[in-house]
Order: sequence, then structure tokens, then C-alpha cells
Amino acid sequence: MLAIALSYVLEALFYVYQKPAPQHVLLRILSVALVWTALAVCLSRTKSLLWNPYVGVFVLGFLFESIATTVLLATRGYLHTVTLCFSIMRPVITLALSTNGILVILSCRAEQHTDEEAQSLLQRDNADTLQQPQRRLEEPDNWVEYLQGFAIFMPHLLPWHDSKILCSLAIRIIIAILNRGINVAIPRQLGIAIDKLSSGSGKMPWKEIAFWICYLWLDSRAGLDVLDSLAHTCIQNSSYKQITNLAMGHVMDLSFDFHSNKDTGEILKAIDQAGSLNNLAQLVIFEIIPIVIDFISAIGYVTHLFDIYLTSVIFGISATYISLRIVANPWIQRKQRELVEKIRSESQVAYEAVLNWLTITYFDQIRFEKQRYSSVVQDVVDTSYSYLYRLLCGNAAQDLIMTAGFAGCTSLAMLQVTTGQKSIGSLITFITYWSAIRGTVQRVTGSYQTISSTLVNAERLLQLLYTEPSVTNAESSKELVLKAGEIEFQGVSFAYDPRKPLIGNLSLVAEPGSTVAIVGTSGSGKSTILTLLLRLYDVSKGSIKIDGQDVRTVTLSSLRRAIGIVPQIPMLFNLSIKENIRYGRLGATEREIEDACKSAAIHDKIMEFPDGYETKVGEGGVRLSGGELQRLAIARVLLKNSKIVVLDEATSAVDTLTEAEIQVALQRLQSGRTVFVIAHRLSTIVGADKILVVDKGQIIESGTHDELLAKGGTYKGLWTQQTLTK
Ligand SMILES: Nc1ncnc2c1ncn2[C@@H]1O[C@H](COP(=O)(O)OP(=O)(O)OP(=O)(O)O)[C@@H](O)[C@H]1O
Repeated sequence: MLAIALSYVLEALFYVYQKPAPQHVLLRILSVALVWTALAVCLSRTKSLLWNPYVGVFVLGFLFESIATTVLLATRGYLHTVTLCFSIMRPVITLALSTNGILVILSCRAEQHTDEEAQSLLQRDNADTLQQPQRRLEEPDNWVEYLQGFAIFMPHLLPWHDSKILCSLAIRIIIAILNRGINVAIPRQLGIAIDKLSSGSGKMPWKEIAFWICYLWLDSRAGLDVLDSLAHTCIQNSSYKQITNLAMGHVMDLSFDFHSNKDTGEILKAIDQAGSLNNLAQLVIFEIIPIVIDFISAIGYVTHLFDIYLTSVIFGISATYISLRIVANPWIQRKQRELVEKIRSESQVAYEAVLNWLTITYFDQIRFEKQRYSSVVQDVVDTSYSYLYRLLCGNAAQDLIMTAGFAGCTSLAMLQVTTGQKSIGSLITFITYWSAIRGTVQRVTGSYQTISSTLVNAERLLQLLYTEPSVTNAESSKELVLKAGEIEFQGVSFAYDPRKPLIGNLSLVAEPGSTVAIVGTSGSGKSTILTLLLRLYDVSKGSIKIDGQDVRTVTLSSLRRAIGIVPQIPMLFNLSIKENIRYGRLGATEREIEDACKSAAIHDKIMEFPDGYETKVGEGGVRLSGGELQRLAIARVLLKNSKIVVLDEATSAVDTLTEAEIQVALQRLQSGRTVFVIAHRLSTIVGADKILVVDKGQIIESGTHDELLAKGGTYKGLWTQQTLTK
């Protein structure tokens, strides 16, 4: 392919120096050379080659080359040994290319056929669906699919239903159209003014100069740009709002399996970087499209002003300039992607260090953490230098081409002025217009660079958006209708990891208004049983029913509204005590909050704090003691006032005196509610209606305290151990 392109370039040079040819012949030769060069460059950069379009080009090339050669021989126009050689060589090469391509396609088909037979259809489809989004991001070579991946952002980047946005869009489109005219009008007007000046009339061309200044004003930042910037900011703010809300909303909607594996710092950075997508749609509409229009008008205007030679040179330079960026971009982008990843790990390390400051201090590892952070920062700096180096190399190579092109074009134009073919005004117009042409071509690569870095920045967010929540509302899900509050586990099996089954065929019934206690060794799956009730995970077998309704058939929101939970390690927001308790029921009055705190035996303690209910609890509740934290969590659930209550070691961190107080509160809480209690301290569950002893995800004993003691099994052993220890 390069040989064909080279033959055309040599033929063009031959025509320029040996045998002048009409402009249309030269233009054809140069255009075809460009097409073959572009095709060869594309082919050299393709990793997973799609042969069909290339073979199509080769076959068409062979047809056209053969016709061109036949016509040339028949008309004997511009025939010379050199051109004759080229004209015969090209059909031969294209024929060879076509034959080779067809053979490759046939052999590929044969291979594919055997591959497909060896693979089951279902397997292939599943693998395809699962890997599609990932593959799109990992194979930037397949750029159509890669871009398709980002299409989910489009409705958020340009919200069509918003009249304010539509109005801003209309303003920007009108200004963009006006700007296209102004771009040509400025150099044209200057040329007209100079021609009038040099006409020797001795008059000042006031009118022409006034128009020129007026165009300059419109083009300046005091002109149309003011209105354009306002409209731009309006659209940008709207897409910022939409994209960040989309990102945050999606992360909040993801299920517990995602949140138990996530890297918080890295996720926060990914959401933060989503902001860079704001400008994407506007960049395409108001940069790329105007650039194409500018370029076409530049080509037309220069042809009108001078001739097709100059236009072809400009066209060739521009194509080389842009191709260079396209070729260099993957090389630059690789470093940029590395840089983005390094920046994300930097925020992850910083986040973890700040979050775990206390642990770091306990183990006196502050120096180690400082070093760790400084080493990731150094990594970021080093990578940013390598990225900058690659970027500068690309820019320098491009600008060299542009400068050489300017020298060539201006010399050509000056040549025409010296021979009297063109006026000095035309030359000035061309020189002024050159900066517009250069600007246009530079904007193409600038926009390409911006778009590609925006996309690289947003890749992580895109991966996040492709992550589906594993627990969702079923299509026909209804609100949970709570009646008496009966809970039934029927043959429930579950595993966090399929390789390690945890709960196997577990069945239990919690009667309405009863208290069911779950006891057992650490890690036996007690908390997991209750996370299944909350549908943080779905059971892999069996079902969980509340008042006869399967938890998978009711909405997640109604299910979680019905259950109040006091977790093992309660987490609080870094807000005041009052605001944290109000989280149980946002509409609660101050009186209700105080009542809940009194019931949870924490009111007096809160009143001892200098700021009372306004005391800030610190991140996660770090400024409170373990016992205070647990009692606040109980108060929060009391305020929520839900029919079903789950207490996961709710009193493990309080002394026996406080525990006795809380027990009174809990008894109040338990009346009329179905309660699940997980407790290691068996003294707290002796009054439970049913005690289940769990081991390795199975219920091995069940009954009341007395029944279990009478049985003399595992429970009796645990009880004896604890009472003896006491
Ligand atoms: N989100 C999770 N992802 C993967 N494995 C988990 C997850 N949560 C718990 N596990 C594992 O499941 C097993 C049971 O954990 P679970 O918290 O249910 O035990 P437990 O009986 O409540 O223990 P403890 O009394 O110590 O609180 C443990 O081996 C634990 O490592």
C-alpha cells in the first residue's frame, strides 16, 4: 500500500518538475496518495484486523487503477516511460493485494468454523455478555465499541427535556455559525483594506477598516464570546449536576458485595473525575463540528484566493499533522492511563492512612505511612514527567511539520505575487488566514487529546456504572405488608464464596411478637443469617418469608423500613448526637429523640456532655465509648419503631449495670415485636422464647433456656462455661 502511495507522490513530483499537468490531474494524484497512506497507517496500527473493508478497498483499487491505466493508454495523454511504469505497476499491486486478502478471509472463515463447532453456544453467549463492557475499555483499538460504551452518559450530558439547556444550546449554535463567517471575514476584510490602500487612490479606506475592526471586536472576548461563555457554563453546570448525581446514586444503589470489596478512596476519586465528562458533548458539538466546517471553508477560500496547488499542500500538511497525533496518541495515552491510575492509588493510600490514624498510632507506624504516601506521590510525579515527555515529543513533531508547511505555502504564495499573478492584499489575506488554518488544525488535535483524556479519566466510572447491583427489586415487587410479624426461613443455603458453603439448608420460624436468640461460636454464621433477612445478599437456595411474603418479592425499601437493626459495630455520622439519633426517623421531634434516649439508658449520660445533644460524635462515632455508641444505636432503632428488630450483640460493650438498664429498655422494645438477638453473653438471652444454637451454618439445638439446659448439649456446655467463669 505504501508502494502505491509512493508511486503517486513520485508521479506528482515528476509532473511538477518535468511535465506540467492540469490541476485536476495533480489533485487526483495527491488525493489518492493521501488515501493509500492513510489506509497503510490504519492497517499498521490495527491489532485485531478486520479484513473485509481492506479487501473491499483493494478490489475497488484494482478496478479503478485498471480503468485509469486503460484510459491513459487509449488517450495517450501525459504518457511517459515513468508514468507508464507507475500506471502498470499499480493494477498489478492491487490485484496481488486483493488475491491475498480474499485468501486470508477464506482461511479465517474456515478456522472460525472449527472454533465455533468446538464451543457450546450457551457458553459463548454468556462469556460475551459478561466481558463486553470490560473488553470495550481494554481494547481501545476497537474504538467504535469503546465509544459506544460511553453512550450511557449522553442523556445526562445533554438533557433535552430542559428548556434552559435547549435555549443555551440554540445560542451556542447561532454563535458558532456566526463565528465561522467571522473567521473568513477578518482576513478577507484586511486584504480588501490593504488592496484599497495600495491602489494609489490616496484615500483612507475608512469603511473597510471600520468593518474589519467590527469583525475583530465580535471575535474578541468582549464580543460574542461573553454570551457563548454564559450558555456554555449553563450547559456545563447542568451536566456536572447530572453526571455526579448519576455516579453517586449508582454507587449508593450497589449491593453489599460491592461495598464490602470496594476501595473507598479510589471510588471517591472516580466519582470526582466524572466531572471531567461535563464538557464532552459540548466539545463534540462546538469544537469538532465547527473545526470541520472551518477546515472545509479554509480549503475553499484558499483555492478561490490562490489555486489548487496551495490547497493541496495545506491539505497534505493538515492530514500529516492530524495523523501524527492519531498515531502518537496510543503511545501518549498509555502513560496517561498509568498516571490516572497512580493518582487514584495515591488518594486510596491517603484515605486509608487518615481513616486508620488510630491504628497507625497504636503501632507507631506514622513514619512508615508517611514514607508509603511519599512513595506513591513520587510515583505520580515520575509518571507525570514521562507523560509530559511523550506529550511534548508529539507536540514538537507536529509543530515542526506545521512550521515547514507554513514556510512552503508562503513561498508558493510569494512566488505568485512576484510573478504578478496575485496581489499583495491576497498574500496578506493568506498570511493572516494561515493562523486560522493552523488554529483549526491544532484545535483538531487539541480536541482529540482532550476527548481522549476525558474518556480515560471516566473509564473507572464507566466500569462502576456497568457494575450491576446483585440485589435488586424484582420487576413485580410489591410493598411489604406487615401483619403479625412472623418470619420463616425455609431450607436456606448461602455462601459468600461458592467454594466455601456457609449456611446449609437452614429452617426456622420466629412466631409473631416472639424473641429468637441465636448463639454459637464466632464465625458460625449468626450475623450472616440476619444479613439474609435484610436482603443484603440473596439466598442461593430456599426462601425467607415475612408474614408469608418472600423477601425477594417485596421492595427493598419496604423491607428495610420494616426492620430495625443494632449492628455489632454501630457506625455514626460525624454530626451531633441529636442528628445521629434522628437518622432513625427523619421527622422525629426533639421530645421523641429524648424519649428514645431515656429508654436506651443514655439520656443522663448525654446531658453530662458540655454540649448535650449537640455534641459532635467524631468520624464513625470515635469520640464516644463503645457502650455509649451501642446505646445510641439502640435509641436510633427505638425511634425507628419498626415491627421487626435485629440486635447483633447490642450490649456486648457495656458493663453489667448498664446492661441491666438496657435490658429493661430492650424488653420495652421487644413487646409486640418480632426480635432476633445475637449474643455471646448467654445471661442476656435467658428470657428468649426460642434459643437457636448455630454451628457451621446449621442449627444444632433449639428450645427455651430451660429446655436446652435439660438437654445437656452444646448450649449447656456454653452456659456452664460462662457461669463458671463468672
Ligand atoms: N461480607 C463478607 N464477605 C465474605 N465473607 C464474609 C463476609 N462477612 C462474613 N464473612 C465470613 O462468613 C463467616 C461467618 O461470618 P458471620 O459474621 O456470619 O459470623 P458470626 O457467627 O456472626 O461471628 P461473630 O460471632 O464473630 O460475629 C466468617 O468466616 C466470615 O469470615
